[in-house]
Amino acid sequence: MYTLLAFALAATALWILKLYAGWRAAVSSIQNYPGLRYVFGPESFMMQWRIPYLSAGNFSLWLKKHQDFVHFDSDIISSVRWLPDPSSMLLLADADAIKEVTSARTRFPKPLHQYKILTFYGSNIVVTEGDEWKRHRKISAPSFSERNNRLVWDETMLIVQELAEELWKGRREVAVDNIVDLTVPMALFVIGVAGFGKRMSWKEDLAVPPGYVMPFKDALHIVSNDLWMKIVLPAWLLNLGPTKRVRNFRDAYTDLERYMTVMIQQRKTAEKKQERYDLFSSLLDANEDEGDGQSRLSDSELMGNIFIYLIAGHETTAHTLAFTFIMLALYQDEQEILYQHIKSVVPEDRIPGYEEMGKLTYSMAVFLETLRMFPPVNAIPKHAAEDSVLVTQNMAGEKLTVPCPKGTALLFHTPGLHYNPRYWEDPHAFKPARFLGEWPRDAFLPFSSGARSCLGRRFSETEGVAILTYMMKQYRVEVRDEPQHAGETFEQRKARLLRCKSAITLYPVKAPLVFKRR
Ligand code: HEM
Repeated sequence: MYTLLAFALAATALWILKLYAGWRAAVSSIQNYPGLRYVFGPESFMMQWRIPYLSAGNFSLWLKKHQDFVHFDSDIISSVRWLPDPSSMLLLADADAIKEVTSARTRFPKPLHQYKILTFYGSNIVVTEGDEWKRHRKISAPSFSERNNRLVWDETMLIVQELAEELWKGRREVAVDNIVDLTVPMALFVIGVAGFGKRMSWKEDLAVPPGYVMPFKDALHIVSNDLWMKIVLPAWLLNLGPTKRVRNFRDAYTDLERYMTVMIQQRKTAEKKQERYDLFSSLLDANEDEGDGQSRLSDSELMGNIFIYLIAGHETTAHTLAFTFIMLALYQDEQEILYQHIKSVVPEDRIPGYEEMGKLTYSMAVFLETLRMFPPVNAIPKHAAEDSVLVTQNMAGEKLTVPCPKGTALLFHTPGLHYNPRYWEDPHAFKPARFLGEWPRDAFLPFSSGARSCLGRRFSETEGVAILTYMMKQYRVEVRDEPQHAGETFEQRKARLLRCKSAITLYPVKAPLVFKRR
């Protein structure tokens, strides 16, 4: 018994010694550059909150914004963790350093092991690097064309028009318990039609094709909502389906695969190709046009890519729109400026066309300012493939050099950059007008930057401007009055509406708003 105990103690001591040695090596690899020292680093999704010595807190990236950088007096700080293995990382809130990293893709590639969970129906552009990524990008990129942007605009307008004229018809006021309940279906319908080529409606869709369990709309909605199950639950448990929700997800996942397979087959065997500009159709066309059969994407890669557009583009846009409506409801003066601007561009009672998007500068400015203040993706990882040195500044503007040896993990700290007063005057204030003139483009990172930046940026900006323009022309948005919150100050109300959580992307927890017909 004693021997066993002694053995266990010795093994534990050895493990701690090994961890300690690893930790020392990690600290000295970055020459003890100032920063966070916790058992779990800020990249650990399982540890959301900052707990002294134990956890740097993944959510603290959002909560602290630029504060940690001020605390350690540098726009690049380090983080050294103990678990799951001792290693060092650099957190970047410096626009020039980030630009240097994003413009040297081979020196600072993506840490692919962190992305494997995003391979669902097949390999795709997000989870690949090097030549593999180039193959995916070459075939994917042409889908994000001007014709697709026009489709996004036209279809988005139809979606909001149907909402106003059919679902909300005749109502002077419409209250929503939580704004995401409105923006999530909006964005889903847009990606449904402009991404997958399937038009959806606010009305109930009861048509289930033979051989399927549910309509396409429901399959898309359930899969995008409950995708975490695919990551967290083992395959056997998913197949077993112990609860109704798990069974629904399992069926939705299988149905979506079947819908996509049939769409690919129909497109491949169609005698006459229809001119269509949704992402899926264009992806299939680009793939067929790829002369060299070897670089073509397989059917599963095609599905992997179209599905990743849904993952990358649905919640990000939906949550940004939710924050936009909240900010406009809180800041009525900004809403009035936006309304007057929209009226000056489109004075008549008509829906503006895509070619007018360029004139709707204030709608775009509101969308961009929301993305600055509430970047859906708080952390963008890279790693150093060779020894480097990064340059940054302290709060007084003095130059600092940061060692970045091969193997160091890097994290673009989006809130740190977006709230850095070096680039953004009065960064905590909601000031869309800052996006009207010259603005510091390198310090704006919601879509990442460089070769691996977001392919769907224009898609989501088009959707955002269209929705804001239509909705704000028709409605005034306000915070819903609730007796239990009577008497709260503006700051209390703002804090309540902007309470956020982060599950891959940042989202507001509960924001009840009301839309009042103008
Ligand atoms: C507000 C909306 C959006 C935000 C904030 C956003 C953000 C981002 C970010 C930060 C990345 C880089 C990810 C990384 O390096 O790990 C990215 C990549 C990507 N996004 Fe978006 N995105 C948005 C909308 C969309 C939409 C609507 C689509 C497609 C319909 C889309 C498709 C993609 C794709 C395909 C990539 C991978 C590009 C590559 O690796 O070459 N995104 N996005």
